[in-house]
Amino acid sequence: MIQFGVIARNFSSSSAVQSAIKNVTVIGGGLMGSGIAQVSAQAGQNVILVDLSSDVLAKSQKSIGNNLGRVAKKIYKDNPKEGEKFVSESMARIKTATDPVSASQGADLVVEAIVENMDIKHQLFKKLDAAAPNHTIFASNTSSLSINEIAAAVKRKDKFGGLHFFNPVPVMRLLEVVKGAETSTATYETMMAWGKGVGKTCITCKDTPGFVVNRLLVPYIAEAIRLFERGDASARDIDIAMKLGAGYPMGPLELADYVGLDTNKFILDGWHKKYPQETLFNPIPLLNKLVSEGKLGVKTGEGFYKYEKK
Ligand SMILES: CC(=O)CC(=O)SCCNC(=O)CCNC(=O)[C@H](O)C(C)(C)COP(=O)(O)OP(=O)(O)OC[C@H]1O[C@@H](n2cnc3c(N)ncnc32)[C@H](O)[C@@H]1OP(=O)(O)O
Ligand SMILES: NC(=O)C1=CN([C@@H]2O[C@H](COP(=O)(O)OP(=O)(O)OC[C@H]3O[C@@H](n4cnc5c(N)ncnc54)[C@H](O)[C@@H]3O)[C@@H](O)[C@H]2O)C=CC1
Repeated sequence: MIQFGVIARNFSSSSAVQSAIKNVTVIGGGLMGSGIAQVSAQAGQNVILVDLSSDVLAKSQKSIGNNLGRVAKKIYKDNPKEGEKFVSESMARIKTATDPVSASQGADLVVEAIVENMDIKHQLFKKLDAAAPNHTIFASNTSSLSINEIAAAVKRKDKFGGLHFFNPVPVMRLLEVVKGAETSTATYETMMAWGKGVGKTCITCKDTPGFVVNRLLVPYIAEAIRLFERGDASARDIDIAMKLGAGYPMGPLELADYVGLDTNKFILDGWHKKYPQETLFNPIPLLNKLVSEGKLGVKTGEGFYKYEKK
């Protein structure tokens, strides 16, 4: 059962550390960035959502509005007027922008959720480091890259850490707070308090590949793809098995399609390059074939399964 009580309780939360962050800039308005902007605004934060593309921003605003509506239906089910107010007030807290630098000038916290590419993340953080106020904390939502390596682009290494959310952000209750080698205790504590303030249960992890969840989930998905590739069971049966036999909400192949097969491939390839001795990270011919055919899962209408195009 999905729990929205945490969100509701946190509207009134205002610990001393929580109040250190009022203005959040979220960079990347895709799947994850729009969810991060939503949960921040729901919790009363002023948000600027940034993307290079204004089309993406328009799409994000639309999906945030819809998803806020789903949340409102639950927490204000007996009071639709309050629900409407909640949606419109949360939406009003989200501004959009296409220039990350100017959008970060008033930020207490910047959460980066752009493409999973080290060079592009470095270019972004270098620019932000020069422009953002000294007190601004930087965080990356990376799925698989090293927080220490991303932080190499900035001078404020003590104010840099990982805030790893899960898809779909408004629903998944976990936030992994990653302490890099040079993340200060004050930054770490502020990130933990902020995560709690936006309704998440926070766990702490060192800067290791995939942190906790992806280090376990990505090899599990990879093994499921290999099982299917060998013809040991059908996709449907593998998914039914893990849902009914292990109690997972989605089977591994459904989940691979949901996360995106390109993202799964990108993570495996990056880790394989870095840790060639770890056979769990070996490339998977079937995954590579589907990605090369543009079958990336839900977002393109086909992966292991076919979907209605959005
Ligand atoms: C790659 C990485 O770095 C890390 C990752 O993110 S790994 C991926 C992690 N995510 C997962 O493992 C997801 C596993 N799947 C699930 O938990 C569930 O299948 C799911 C929550 C995605 C969907 O649940 P479902 O029961 O199949 O579908 P659905 O009925 O549409 O949604 C369940 C509830 O969530 C709500 N919901 C779904 N998506 C939502 C969204 N984006 N915003 C707000 N509410 C949403 C729905 O309104 C629904 O509420 P009710 O139960 O009250 O009706
Ligand atoms: N997809 C998933 O399930 C999860 C992804 N992540 C991580 O979150 C990050 C984002 O992933 P998604 O939201 O899935 O990607 P996405 O492709 O949906 O969104 C990324 C957005 O960033 C924008 N962008 C690219 N470069 C930019 C720049 N320099 N400045 C501003 N915007 C820029 C793109 O236009 C795009 O809209 C990645 O690091 C990914 O590894 C983390 C958890 C789960």
